[in-house]
Amino acid sequence: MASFTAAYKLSLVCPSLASSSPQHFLPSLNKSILSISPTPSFSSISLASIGNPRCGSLIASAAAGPKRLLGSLTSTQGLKFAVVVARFNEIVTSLLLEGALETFRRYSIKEEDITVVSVPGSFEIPVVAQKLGKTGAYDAIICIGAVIRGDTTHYDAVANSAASGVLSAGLSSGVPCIFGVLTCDDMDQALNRAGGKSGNKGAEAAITAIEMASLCKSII
Ligand SMILES: Nc1c(NC[C@H](O)[C@H](O)[C@H](O)CO)[nH]c(=O)[nH]c1=O
Ligand SMILES: CC(=O)[C@@H](O)COP(=O)(O)O
Repeated sequence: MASFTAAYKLSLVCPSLASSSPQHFLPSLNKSILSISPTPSFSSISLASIGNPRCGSLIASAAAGPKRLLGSLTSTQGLKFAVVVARFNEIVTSLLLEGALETFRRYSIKEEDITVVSVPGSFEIPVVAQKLGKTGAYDAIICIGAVIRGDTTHYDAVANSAASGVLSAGLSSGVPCIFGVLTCDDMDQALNRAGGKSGNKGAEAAITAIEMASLCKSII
């Protein structure tokens, strides 16, 4: 309800902004976004609108409480992304990659602003993600892999290393590194999450990457 009220106020004062960013200003009304990505529960004026001279007065009147920051999913122009994708279990990771690229297309990210880097397995993702992050050329990096349990404890080593490594790549580079590595008990679970009945985690990772890229670009 709070989000609806704020969105309504925004639509009154700055209709163009309200209608151009429905997933931010009317989050509870946009089922497609809600279904694939956790949407922040607070209603907020996005960073894009804070920087928008057309809506300067609105910010003062609509933002009664603390200033809230939220990355934009619509002001994507100029954002640059890298995708590091593991070839191990490629039947799965290629579907995750396709989900991510398709999502970038839907959110108007240009092909020339996307770099895809292939690595042997999920264990190799973090070092490459960190290197890419440190170049300063990317606003976010998506890490895609599929770790599927075998007979030994190898699974735990690879899965845990990938998770902590991706986290550490983001922290050390200062560039959001998004964890799009599946950790599954079997191939069925993995395929269900790579475009099957549980969605496509690559697509979700792309949406997270866009939001984080937008948010972090604006925090200086
Ligand atoms: N078993 C899986 C691996 N294993 C390979 C490692 O990631 C790594 O390439 C190797 O240990 C050499 O350093 N990788 C996955 O992505 N998924 C697996 O299920
Ligand atoms: C998750 C893995 O690395 C997997 O391929 C290893 O299988 P296993 O534990 O049977 O050697």
